[in-house]
Amino acid sequence: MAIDRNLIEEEGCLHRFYKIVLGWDYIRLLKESSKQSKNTANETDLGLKQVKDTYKDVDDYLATFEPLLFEEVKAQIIQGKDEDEETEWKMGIVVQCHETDGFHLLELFGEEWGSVSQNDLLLLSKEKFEDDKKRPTTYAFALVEHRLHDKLRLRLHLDGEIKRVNTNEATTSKTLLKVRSRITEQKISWYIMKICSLSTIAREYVAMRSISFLPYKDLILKAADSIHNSEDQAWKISKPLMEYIQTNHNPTQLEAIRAGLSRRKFVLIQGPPGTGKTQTILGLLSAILHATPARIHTKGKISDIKHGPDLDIEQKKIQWAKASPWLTGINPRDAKMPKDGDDGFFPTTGNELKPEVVNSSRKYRVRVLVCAPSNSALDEIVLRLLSTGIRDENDRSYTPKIVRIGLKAHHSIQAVSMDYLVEQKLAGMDFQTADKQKQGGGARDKDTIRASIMDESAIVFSTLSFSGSSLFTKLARSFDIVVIDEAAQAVEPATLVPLASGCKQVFLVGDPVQLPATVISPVAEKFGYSMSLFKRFQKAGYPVQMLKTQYRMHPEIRSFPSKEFYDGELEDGLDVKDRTKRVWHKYRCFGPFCFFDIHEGKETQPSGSGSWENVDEVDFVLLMYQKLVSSYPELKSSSRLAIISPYSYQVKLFRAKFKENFGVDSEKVVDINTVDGFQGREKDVAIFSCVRANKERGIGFVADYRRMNVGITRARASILVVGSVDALRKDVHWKNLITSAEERNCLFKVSKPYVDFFSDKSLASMAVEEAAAPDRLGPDDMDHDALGYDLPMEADQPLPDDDYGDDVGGGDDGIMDD
Ligand SMILES: Nc1ncnc2c1ncn2[C@@H]1O[C@H](COP(=O)(O)OP(=O)(O)OP(=O)(O)O)[C@@H](O)[C@H]1O
Repeated sequence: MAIDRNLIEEEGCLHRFYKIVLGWDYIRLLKESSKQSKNTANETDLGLKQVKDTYKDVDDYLATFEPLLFEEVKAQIIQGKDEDEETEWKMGIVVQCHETDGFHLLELFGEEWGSVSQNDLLLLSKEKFEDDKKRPTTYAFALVEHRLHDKLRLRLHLDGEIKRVNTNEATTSKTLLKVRSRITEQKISWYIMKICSLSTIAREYVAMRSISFLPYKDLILKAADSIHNSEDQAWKISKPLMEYIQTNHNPTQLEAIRAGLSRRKFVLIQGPPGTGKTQTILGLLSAILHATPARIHTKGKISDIKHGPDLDIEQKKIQWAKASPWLTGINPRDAKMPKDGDDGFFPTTGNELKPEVVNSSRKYRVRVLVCAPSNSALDEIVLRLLSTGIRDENDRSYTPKIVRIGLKAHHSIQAVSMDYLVEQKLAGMDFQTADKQKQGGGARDKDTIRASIMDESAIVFSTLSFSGSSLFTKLARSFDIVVIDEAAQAVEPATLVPLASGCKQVFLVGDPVQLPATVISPVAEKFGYSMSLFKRFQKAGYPVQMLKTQYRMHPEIRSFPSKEFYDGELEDGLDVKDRTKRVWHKYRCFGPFCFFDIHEGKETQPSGSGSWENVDEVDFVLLMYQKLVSSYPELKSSSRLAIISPYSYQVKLFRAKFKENFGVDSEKVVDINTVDGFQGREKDVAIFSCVRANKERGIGFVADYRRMNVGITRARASILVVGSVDALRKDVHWKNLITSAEERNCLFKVSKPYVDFFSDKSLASMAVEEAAAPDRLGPDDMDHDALGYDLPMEADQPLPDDDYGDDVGGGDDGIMDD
């Protein structure tokens, strides 16, 4: 049952959100954040509670999540200040102000607003905040409700400050009172400064508050499903489709798809690295889009479904034309329309797949929303769907009608992005406009067009955050099924955003043993706010379908993470070992799995940063890189070789030293990035620099086993870990990794000068007796004199797995370390 989304209620909870945030004192927040690490008494004051596995009722749930979410808002405000090194003040003049529902609504006139946009949080002040001047006294937060060329509509809350959200007590604030006394005066000028955007977190707040209206509220609170579906509620798929799914999915993938067809309300699928999560999602989409109830109930009896007659192609065309009149005549893709009709949006180039041919018996067509926490994760699935398609009930491959909503769509999937489709529809309309004008019809606005594109799409793709935008709330009918990829990388309120409009079934796909969502507030983090809904359910004992066959890593790479993190349950796909065997494996020091103990290495912390560097590791790694690429030039490619480190400062140092040593930018020839920026990606060879090297202090967030898991599972053929045994073995997981390397004779203690380690003599001593079958170079083909680097060489083309700008969740900077 789709719930009736109560807009008034939504507005009501947004008002509460803004009353709290807009009443805060900016200077107080800054002061508190600087002493927060010592101030545990404050945490009790704020009524913060640890995130639990299950909740007694909605009040219990909200009392836990609401204060933590507000802590995260505070952290975003503080971070906004840190990021904006050059604070840009703009000036505006009040042209109108009135009070309603406890808010002041203000219209500010100005010449230029810079990057200010809707839902931004601004600081409005009588004086500019300047370090050397005396402390400002008349300022308040303001929310941008609307931005026009020369005007801003702002919302302020000047009634008092709610410091403790669990008590709702507002205290009088002199600063707010001062603003209040001046704000209604017209023609008075104010300074404004952008702090941060509140779009995403406000949507998460609304979603969190909406839990009491969700049909599966109890399931979410208790992390348990009290209703067990019977056979009669299960859905079935046609024989040809079932045969396709059975032959193209391994047993654990198949089990996950079957769990989906059982109509269990929440289905959790855990996908360890390289186990075919995306493939399973596509299999699931084929199944759920073409499933029908195994039985239907009529007047108390259960009977089989009756199918209508199949339509011939002409009748189908008539139906398509009725459903999508804009597709006729003027659509540029018409020239490409296959003979048997076009039922969907599909890329105009590079797509040999046919669109869907809808069978008249398909009465149970469901609408699916697929979400991911970041644009890049979302585009991965869209791209896969566009390139491989899904299957219909007759096992025909086709591209369903889809739309990708939101910002920053990767260029390769532009053809299904909302903006492009709107343009297409508008172009189509121009042709019909004359007709319409004659009949007195007017042009439809873009929102209506967007809504109709969404209504017509079988699958809508959106980031979690965007699924809370007004585009979704205006939809005529909600989605039947919501699939969330990378669900373990989202905080719980973010996961609730696409569920807030109600749906019948939810799939959470992810891996809680890989990195979680980035939570900025150290306090919220401490209280467990980064725990995903997926992880909470798993901890509470909710059934999880785990994919167990991996197709990425050489078995020597797979063995340790499998034992350490997945109870030894990971298996290798049929030919993985052969596919990941490489010619450089003939030297023990080039993999598949190695640990290099840089025992003389020193860690340093650049002043003013929370990040760490280790120049000795950089020197060793660059020598190793040089040896590898001069011997195996095919590795001189950012698509094949990666240098990974947990610390952003180490990443910067690698890039700088690379340029210094080789005279070229690293970008095109090697992918250097943080572990966090690498989640979900893979390379032939990954060199992992751990950085920490001390006997006394800890190893900071290198000790996070999820970061370790991601770091050591990015490579297909060789993972070369570089670190300090003495420092790392204080942590139990690292100790186990070092022991595992020792037992497998692939732990190397490396002393200075590092160049000796790669001398001919030394390499010869590391030659493996039974060499891997060379696929390119013979045993003596290695260019022993080629240590001189011969860049620049042909730069590789940008690759599909290049980072393309969406940094959500990626890129740790080590600031929260320790
Ligand atoms: N059942 C299968 N049989 C053979 N190959 C498979 C199967 N399932 C997945 N693969 C292959 O395994 C590789 C990884 O699959 P996919 O990209 O779907 O995994 P993923 O889990 O999404 O990856 P990641 O860990 O990067 O998120 C792909 O090359 C895919 O073709």
